[in-house]
Amino acid sequence: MTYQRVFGIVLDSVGIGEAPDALKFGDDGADTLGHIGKWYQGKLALPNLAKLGLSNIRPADPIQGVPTADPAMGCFGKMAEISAGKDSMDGHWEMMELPVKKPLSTFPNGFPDSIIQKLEAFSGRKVIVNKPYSGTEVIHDYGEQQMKTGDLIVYTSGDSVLQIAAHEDVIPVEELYRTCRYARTLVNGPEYTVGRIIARPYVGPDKDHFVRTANRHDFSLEPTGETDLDHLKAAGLDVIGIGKINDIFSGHGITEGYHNESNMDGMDHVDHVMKEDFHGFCFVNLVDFDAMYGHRRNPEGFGKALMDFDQRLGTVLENMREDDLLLITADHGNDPCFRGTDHTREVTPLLAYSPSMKHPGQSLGTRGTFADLGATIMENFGVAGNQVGTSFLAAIEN
Ligand SMILES: O=P(O)(O)O[C@H]1O[C@H](CO)[C@@H](O)[C@H]1O
Ligand SMILES: [Mn+2]
Ligand SMILES: [Mn+2]
Repeated sequence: MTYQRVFGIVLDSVGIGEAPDALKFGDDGADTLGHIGKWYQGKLALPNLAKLGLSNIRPADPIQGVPTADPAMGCFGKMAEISAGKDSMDGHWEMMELPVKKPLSTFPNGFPDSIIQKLEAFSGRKVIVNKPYSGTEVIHDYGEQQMKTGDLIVYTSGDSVLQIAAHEDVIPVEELYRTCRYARTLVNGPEYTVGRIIARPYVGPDKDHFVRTANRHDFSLEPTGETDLDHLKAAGLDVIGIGKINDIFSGHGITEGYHNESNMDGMDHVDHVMKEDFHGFCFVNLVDFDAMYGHRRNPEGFGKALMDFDQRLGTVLENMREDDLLLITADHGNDPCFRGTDHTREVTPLLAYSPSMKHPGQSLGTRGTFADLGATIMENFGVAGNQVGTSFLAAIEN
């Protein structure tokens, strides 16, 4: 038998230990879940993830506070990434069997004059900052200046991103989006290929009270080929995107999309979609872990967000139908106890559960690529995918 509905939930940036190639990224020793567990000193309560087998993924070094389950209710494993980068786009595209082989452009010294001059000419505004910065710090340090001058705050990170922060009262959101769409056209290759242009609107009276709004919008590079989502859609299946999935794939291969205001809003969408009689794949991204806690190096907030998710996971488990399959994973790490403010190259957790799974409690091992997730989904639906990954459907069959 096969599964009628597959739910894939990506806990954005929830890595589970350094990747085999972490050293190449300067990320050896990174361990998002492990370090949050340590920080909480046994008080990280994740009962639902625990019973699916979260700590069974690393029985010799379980996540503190998360007991190994005996037996686990789900199948469990971890996945290593083959893409050149460690950002959301690489991670999600690879899951859908389109790994990013060529590194995208990064700008540790800021964007070249040629790009900045065109942005200034198009927008009629001056560009300030133009270097790697934390997004919350950049509005703290330059937001008041922007309120006076109307300049564009352009910044980047270790990822292939061009981000533009703008106070909503000074530069209207629509104007910011227009400027971002123009910036997108400047970096689609071949000279510079940037993964994402990100609009970062914020509000507030002064630097101690600025907050970023849910009007964040990512303008991604169009997928450079077909992904498994395209194949599923072409085969007539439903492909539902929740959260920034739609942005990450520029809408390609998606039949129905929901924008999330927060993780909890995302889980509301999951609850809603679970009541629908669809046939296909529901792909969910929960970004708060990454944007609000990982990049902010806030282990307390990160742990709290994990516990909040775990509660909502309880409802999902209760509502699952016999022929539903749930897959939980992540797109990269973002260890809140690690140096810097960038993502960390980590292996990601892989949990699979269905009420009708024949042989729960098995290890799925360490998968050589995130693409094994897509390959499994494709085999389940009997649709030919990109054939980059190796399906583990046989191990989780119903
Ligand atoms: O510091 P903020 O603006 O949150 O940006 C972070 O978020 C970007 C996209 O996820 C990352 O590349 C990192 O720069
Ligand atoms: Mn991400
Ligand atoms: Mn991020």
